[in-house]
Amino acid sequence: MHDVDFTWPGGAFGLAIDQFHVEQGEKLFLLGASGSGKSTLLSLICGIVTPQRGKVLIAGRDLAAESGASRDRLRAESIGIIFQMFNLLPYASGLDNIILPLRFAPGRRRRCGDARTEALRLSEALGVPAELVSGGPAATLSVGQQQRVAVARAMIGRPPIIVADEPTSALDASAQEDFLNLLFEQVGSAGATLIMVSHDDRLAGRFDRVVPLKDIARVRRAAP
Ligand SMILES: Nc1ncnc2c1ncn2[C@@H]1O[C@H](COP(=O)(O)OP(=O)(O)OP(=O)(O)O)[C@@H](O)[C@H]1O
Repeated sequence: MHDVDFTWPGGAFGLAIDQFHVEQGEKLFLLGASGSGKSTLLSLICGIVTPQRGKVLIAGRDLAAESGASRDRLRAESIGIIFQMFNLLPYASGLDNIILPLRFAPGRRRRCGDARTEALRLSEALGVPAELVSGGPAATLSVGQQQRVAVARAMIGRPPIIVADEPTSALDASAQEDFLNLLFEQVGSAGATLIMVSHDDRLAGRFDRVVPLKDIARVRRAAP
């Protein structure tokens, strides 16, 4: 990110980032209190929103300079996103949720060979058995299982970047540890870059770099 300035419509909250760089393969932990702008920063990194000023480069391509459709394709190919609330399709099976990103990312689809076999391999590796993931609707899975399905969906077809927004907030401490072990195993074996945001600095230990959001971004809030 270079000289980025972004304000949400309405002008109540904005972020300014002079320089921010993540190395390929790096595991980065972004730390910030609730409401400090972590999800906003991730939306900028993923091209879900574009800044009013400055550049956001993913592997050398400026997201803001692309058309909306090509930004969507670039995101689908390059970034697996684990959302704070998982954002699974509740009526689709876990398996169909895992396969879904491949529909928008032909490169990821090619890399994974048979999509269903790869989805089952990933979900087994993440501790969700085949009969559960291919059974009923995703909404009937436990929260921990939904979280693992969300990781498998982000990882399928080995996108080079994984972005995770508070992915452990719904878990207790020991389940958080298990979840991070699985996430790191998968990210490590795919050689992916991991950018995870959280307010919880207890999770930061295993990351290559820990960056408090306030060190890279200036926050602007409109006066009430
Ligand atoms: N879609 C939106 N439209 C307008 N303003 C928004 C939008 N999303 C977030 N904001 C504003 O951005 C501010 C920062 O929110 P953000 O979700 O980025 O923080 P956060 O650090 O991720 O918070 P949390 O840890 O609680 O999820 C909020 O106070 C809100 O005012």
